[in-house]
Amino acid sequence: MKINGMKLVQLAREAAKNAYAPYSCYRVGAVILAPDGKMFCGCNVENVAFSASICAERAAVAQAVSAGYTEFVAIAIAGSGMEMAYPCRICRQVLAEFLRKDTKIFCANSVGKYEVFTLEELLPYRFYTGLK
Ligand SMILES: O=c1ccn([C@H]2C[C@H](O)[C@@H](CO)O2)c(=O)[nH]1
Ligand SMILES: [Zn+2]
Repeated sequence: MKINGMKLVQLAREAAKNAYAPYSCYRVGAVILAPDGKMFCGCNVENVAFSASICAERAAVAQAVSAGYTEFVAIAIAGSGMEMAYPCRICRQVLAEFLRKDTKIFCANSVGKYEVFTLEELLPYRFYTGLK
């Protein structure tokens, strides 16, 4: 399947508009792509108890799994700053549960610039993985 990184990043930037981020003021959007082309989006949802906050990536995964999807070929993450949005350690572990070895991870900034990684590059010493 041909993966359009620019389009995924654009959709992640759109998803970031719905972020609830009054504490960090850092808005993040994520879009995850299933093998059949279906996409699910998420945004960060913060809480005054900061550790109860949910990242955009995990929100997108929860949307997808809730709809019956557990395998993905790409994910795009876009943050509201000029630096790329790299998934936090908890999100890397959650992604390890569902991503394939060759799943592309697009880390983007607010103007659509992005870098592409695999999960093995972001989580080299994973302690548990569902990687196929
Ligand atoms: O890849 C990332 C990085 C950060 N955040 C969120 C978590 C928190 O709400 C805010 C600041 O870290 O950004 C994400 O959603 N995804
Ligand atoms: Zn995270």
